[in-house]
Amino acid sequence: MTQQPEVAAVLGGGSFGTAMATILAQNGHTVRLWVRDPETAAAINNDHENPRYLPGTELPEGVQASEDLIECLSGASMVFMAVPSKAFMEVLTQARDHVPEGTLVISCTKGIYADGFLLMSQLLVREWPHTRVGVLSGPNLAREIVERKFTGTVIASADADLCKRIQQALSCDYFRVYDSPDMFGVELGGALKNIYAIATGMAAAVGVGDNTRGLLITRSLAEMSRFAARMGGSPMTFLGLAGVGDLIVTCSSSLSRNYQVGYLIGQGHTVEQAVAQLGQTAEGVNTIRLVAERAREQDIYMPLASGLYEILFDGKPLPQVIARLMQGEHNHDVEFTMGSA
Ligand SMILES: NC(=O)C1=CN([C@@H]2O[C@H](COP(=O)(O)OP(=O)(O)OC[C@H]3O[C@@H](n4cnc5c(N)ncnc54)[C@H](O)[C@@H]3O)[C@@H](O)[C@H]2O)C=CC1
Ligand SMILES: O=C(CO)COP(=O)(O)O
Repeated sequence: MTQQPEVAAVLGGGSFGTAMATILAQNGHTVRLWVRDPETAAAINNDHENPRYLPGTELPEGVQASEDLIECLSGASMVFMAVPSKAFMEVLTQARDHVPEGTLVISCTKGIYADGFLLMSQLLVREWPHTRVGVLSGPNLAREIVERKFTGTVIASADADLCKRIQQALSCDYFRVYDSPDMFGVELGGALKNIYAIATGMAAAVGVGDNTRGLLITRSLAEMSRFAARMGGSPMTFLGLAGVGDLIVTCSSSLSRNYQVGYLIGQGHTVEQAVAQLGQTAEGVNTIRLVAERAREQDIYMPLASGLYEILFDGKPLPQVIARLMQGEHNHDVEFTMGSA
């Protein structure tokens, strides 16, 4: 797609921020990638590599990195937020005075902010009400994007012009961008699927069969949809790329960091050991805690999230939780067709 070149700031020089910066630069836009340390900035600018997060991948020369947040934001018409959810609020506070009115701000972060149980777009709307907010989510493993594997994503916002500009800015021969007006549903799907990627990683580590994987992924979708409906969202959005699409890829790929954390826990590591060994972001650990607590408070039936909470945070043995899940009360397959949701 051709269009006017944009000036884009990408905040967060981990794997996903680097992948977004790569597409934007390849598409001819001016890109400034904000990283935290000068060594990473130098490696990206001089060696065209992000050695910690995407080693071995050559980045386009157009990806210019800096540890200076204000310099990165200067003149930017669009800002992509790609820091982990635990850092999101801090970065919003740091950057607040340097993002002019009307800037497009797109959250790529798939997590939940604990204080108030807010999605990142809800934080953005609250903290930066002068900006135009959207969410990018879908089955988007960063490593595969930089390897130019065919990928689809969703830009979600009620602001149709924003969606169009982001489609134009990011689309290319290997990256296809669909739009959705349901920002809440798209973002919730991206956050929730991380829970179930931990579950399937764990299941893989203990050697379950393919039938079991099919069971687990499908019941994960049922549980996510039930939660979304109770949060006031539309479970229909979960039929799209940011729901089923991302659930399938994250629950089946050993490239997923959430899957990897689950795998390590399934092998007998504690959650702390698994996170330390990973050394990258696995949002699902925190999301399990927040979602299981919310489900308990609001009496939402979420046996998988609750079982994971017990394994990760209460030290319950995995076989005990699996046995309870298999012996639970008999239930409907697709509950939305039963009028019970
Ligand atoms: N990696 C992937 O394939 C995808 C990741 N995402 C989402 O993108 C978000 C970021 O994930 P990744 O890039 O994968 O993480 P990562 O672990 O690869 O990198 C995290 C980056 O954030 C930076 N960071 C951490 N704390 C910070 C702070 N307080 N201030 C400034 N920068 C800080 C780190 O220095 C690092 O550059 C997550 O919410 C993740 O769910 C979304 C789609 C795909
Ligand atoms: O969100 C992702 C793919 O769409 C990346 O998943 P992980 O954070 O588990 O690596």
